[in-house]
Amino acid sequence: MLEIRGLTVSRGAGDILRNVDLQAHPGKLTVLLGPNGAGKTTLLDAVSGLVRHRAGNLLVNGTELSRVARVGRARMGIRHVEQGRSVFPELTVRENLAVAAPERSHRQVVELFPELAARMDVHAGLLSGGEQQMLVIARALLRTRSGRRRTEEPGVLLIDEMSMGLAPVIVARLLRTVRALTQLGMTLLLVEQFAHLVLPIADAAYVLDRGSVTFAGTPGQLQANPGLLHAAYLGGSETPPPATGGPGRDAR
Ligand SMILES: Nc1ncnc2c1ncn2[C@@H]1O[C@H](COP(=O)(O)OP(=O)(O)OP(=O)(O)O)[C@@H](O)[C@H]1O
Repeated sequence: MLEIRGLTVSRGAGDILRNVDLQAHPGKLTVLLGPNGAGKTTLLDAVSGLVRHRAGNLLVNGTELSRVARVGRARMGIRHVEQGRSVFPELTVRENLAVAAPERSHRQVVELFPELAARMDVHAGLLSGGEQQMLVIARALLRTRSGRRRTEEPGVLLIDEMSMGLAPVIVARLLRTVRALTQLGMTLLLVEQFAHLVLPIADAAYVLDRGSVTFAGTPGQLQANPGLLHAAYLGGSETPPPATGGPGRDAR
């Protein structure tokens, strides 16, 4: 379980996150929504150790992370799919997976993304955007299950805007696998702008606005409240969110 208590992160002059509380449970999909600049990426970065927090507690299965360096957090099973799809374009899919985990079989992740099975010897740079995102998630999963981990628990997977630049139909495909990962007992914390696709399959939802949590509850509660849902996209005004598609995404 991931537990965040009173998290405050400062960068430059001001607080990017202020007194944020959030819980993400094993076997559950927790979604974090919020307008641009709300601090969603910063929150994931704080959990994986990319940025330091100024105050508050970050706990995974009761272990305080403050004194654990990034590599130690990864060994505890905390994996972070960062924004933007970074694959090695000149390497094949197989080689990209091998770089992530040379000693491990790729069978399990390829079962999760059968599309990759037929593309194992294709250069990653030639994959579609959706396939590249599958590869990025697959690599993170391989590392999550690394034999060098300190525990055998399924781990925490943080995914930041995996839908960036993808068509809704591809996002829905990726979300099916993300949902399936909860059945393996993983703790999933997902930053996502396609609220209409992710809320129906999520177990818990948070909205972050200007560094503070403005909603914590069930996806149903959020969906039933157009004002709150709108704030999850734009932060504060009265126009409803788009009924279909994400905000300003290009299909690919
Ligand atoms: N390295 C940095 N130094 C100073 N300020 C930063 C830094 N990185 C991000 N910020 C600021 O922190 C705030 C939160 O940024 P963050 O990327 O966490 O938001 P976000 O909710 O993920 O937004 P987006 O949806 O646009 O990715 C923004 O105002 C951003 O300008």
